Amino acid sequence: MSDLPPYDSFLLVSFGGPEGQDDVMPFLENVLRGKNVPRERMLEVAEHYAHFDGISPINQHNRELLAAIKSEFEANGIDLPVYWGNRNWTPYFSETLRQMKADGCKRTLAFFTSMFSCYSGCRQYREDIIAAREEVGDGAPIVEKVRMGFNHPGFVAAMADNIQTAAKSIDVSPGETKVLFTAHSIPMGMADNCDYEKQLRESSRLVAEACGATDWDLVYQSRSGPPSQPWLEPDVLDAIARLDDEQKLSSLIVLPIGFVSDHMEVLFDLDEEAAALCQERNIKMARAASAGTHPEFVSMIRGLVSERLGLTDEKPAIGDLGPWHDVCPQDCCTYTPRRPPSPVGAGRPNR
Ligand SMILES: C=CC1=C(C)c2cc3[nH]c(cc4nc(cc5[nH]c(cc1n2)c(C)c5CCC(=O)O)C(CCC(=O)O)=C4C)c(C)c3C=C
Ligand SMILES: [Fe+2]
Ligand SMILES: [Fe+2]
Repeated sequence: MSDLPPYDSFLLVSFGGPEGQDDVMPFLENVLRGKNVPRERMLEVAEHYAHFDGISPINQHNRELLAAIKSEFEANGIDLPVYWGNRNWTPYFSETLRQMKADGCKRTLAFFTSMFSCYSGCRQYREDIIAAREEVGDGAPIVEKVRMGFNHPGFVAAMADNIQTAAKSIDVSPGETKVLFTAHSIPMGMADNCDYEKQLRESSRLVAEACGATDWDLVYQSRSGPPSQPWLEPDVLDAIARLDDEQKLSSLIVLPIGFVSDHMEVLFDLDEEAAALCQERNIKMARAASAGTHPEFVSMIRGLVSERLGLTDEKPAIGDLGPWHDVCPQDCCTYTPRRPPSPVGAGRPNR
């Protein structure tokens, strides 16, 4: 018998985004604190946000997702109040945990809006939550994350459905067009210590299989490191140009499988930059929607919560990797930045 209190609440754990021009720089400073990202890149991203009056849609998406989860819980007899907290913008985790404590919550199940494991999407959130619990002090609720859903049949079905819809919009079938799955690029020092690439490749393969796409690749977007630091490649724009040079693309579907909502990185990197490149090269492009509030995705979240509540013995997962762990191992998703090579002759020789 465990001494822990029963689960009494649900927490949506996310990234946060600016809600106006004045929020943009403080938001980016939050995002980039402790990260090796050149100031020019920060200013470049600030400019992307300016295209949309400094308003990232991510907060509104999370409000909508939270409302959909609440309805899904109610429709399925799950009686848990739902909360939402962010890493980089209000409501910050500490604000939400303080509210939860005031409401009497003792132990909560958390869904992170990251479908793939890496430092940013797993360990960093867990560290943020530990820090927020310390800030709130005694009586702050215990937070436990549900397992990663990258190979859950609900996520795969939602993604496959969104590819079908995109394909229809350009009058092709998924089997007769190139499909690119995109995810946030990460530094190799981060990729080395997690299963990000492995999960992304498996999820993309499963989605492709489910919608009948046969010609697909996994590519990356939104790289933010200095040129000296290796990040996951290829970049989506380089991949489009190369594929078109090599095999003359007539059509293309791009699915941001690595993101759960169509936030700024999707709107700018894909709907502006990739779309402009495709137009220049006469490629008929459709951008498939991310998971958003797709009913299969929302039902997956309810399923992951039900498992932890002990309402079912089943842990649905398709493909080769099986259900991901419920509790992260000690060394899960650590990040050791790779040092750039030092200039020849600089410093003391190693002895
Ligand atoms: C070292 C790695 C990363 C840097 C630097 C980085 C900069 C950066 N990111 C955003 C905006 C977003 N990033 C999001 C997700 C995300 N970011 C990274 C890594 C770095 N980002 C990863 C691995 C991920 C995926 C996992 C995750 O946390 O979701 C998102 C989406 C968040 C969501 O909940 O959907 C946004 C938005 C900016 C503006 C930025 C600065 C240059
Ligand atoms: Fe990011
Ligand atoms: Fe992890």
